Amino acid sequence: MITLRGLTKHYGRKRVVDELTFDVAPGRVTGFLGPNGAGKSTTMRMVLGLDRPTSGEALVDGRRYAELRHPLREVGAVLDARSVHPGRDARRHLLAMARSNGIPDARVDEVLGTVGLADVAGKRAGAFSLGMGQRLGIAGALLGDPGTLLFDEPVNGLDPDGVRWIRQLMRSLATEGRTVLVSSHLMSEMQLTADQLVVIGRGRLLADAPVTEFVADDRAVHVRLPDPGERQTLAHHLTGEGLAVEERGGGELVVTGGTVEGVGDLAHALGLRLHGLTADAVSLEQAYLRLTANEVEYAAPAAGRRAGR
Ligand SMILES: Nc1ncnc2c1ncn2[C@@H]1O[C@H](COP(=O)(O)OP(=O)(O)OP(=O)(O)O)[C@@H](O)[C@H]1O
Repeated sequence: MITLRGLTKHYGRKRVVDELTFDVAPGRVTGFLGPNGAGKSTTMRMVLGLDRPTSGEALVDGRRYAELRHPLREVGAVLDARSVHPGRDARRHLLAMARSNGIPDARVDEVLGTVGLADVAGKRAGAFSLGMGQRLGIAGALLGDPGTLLFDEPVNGLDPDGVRWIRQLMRSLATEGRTVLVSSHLMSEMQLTADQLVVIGRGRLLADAPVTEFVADDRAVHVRLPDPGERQTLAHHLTGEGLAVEERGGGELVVTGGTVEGVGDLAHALGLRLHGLTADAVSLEQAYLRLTANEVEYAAPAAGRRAGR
């Protein structure tokens, strides 16, 4: 379990992480999403004790990273797959990590097998492809059999096989009951991997919800009523319930903030005649773009987004 409470980081006068409070629960994959520069890596670095919070705290199983007795056995992370010494072979790299953390040597061959590098364990890491380097980074993260794992943009630059392998690995780590936090700036990727989504923009929390709810909340409902008077009645009641209603041509109302079931039940209760009731197929990508539209640090001018806030 990862717990963030009011986590804040300033670099000079810039507030890069801003009062983040959320939990990352075990047994599921939590996607950590945000545009480039949103503060995802900085947040992960603070969880791992690599950066010191300006205020607030980041805890793993209730303790700060610095207080963990055997950090590698409690938290594993892949922040930058290229951080391996290029002259060392994969096995020696992992053996050095294991020995300095009181992990038995035998575990090295186990994790090399898990990540599919057993056959190239004697090769210099510097000669590894990006995908092999990523696997080696993951082997290091798994070495101490930790209950909590953090991956920063793990599929960047990988081929489709590598991407699929990483997805399956994350899912199986979560199924084993571990806490898995994975960052990405791509919703399309998280859609296929994550159960829960935490979205940040400019260091602030924008959403923390199960993937399913994330879409449901953002879907517009289209309802068509042939009778103008009945249309007004329904619009009046929906607005009264706090939903946004927009009138379109063809006798259609577009309702946001509600569900097909809710709008249908209300119309039924009011005895109104409907000619159509559908929900928009808003993709998670659209929901995400809408949520972060004002939070992009380096937006293209053509996108028409606000430059500052
Ligand atoms: N050591 C540092 N000194 C000053 N500014 C920094 C430092 N590290 C990060 N930043 C700034 O903090 C902001 C957040 O960076 P961070 O790398 O955490 O974002 P991110 O969400 O991980 O982005 P990306 O998806 O591009 O990796 C950026 O504006 C970045 O330039």
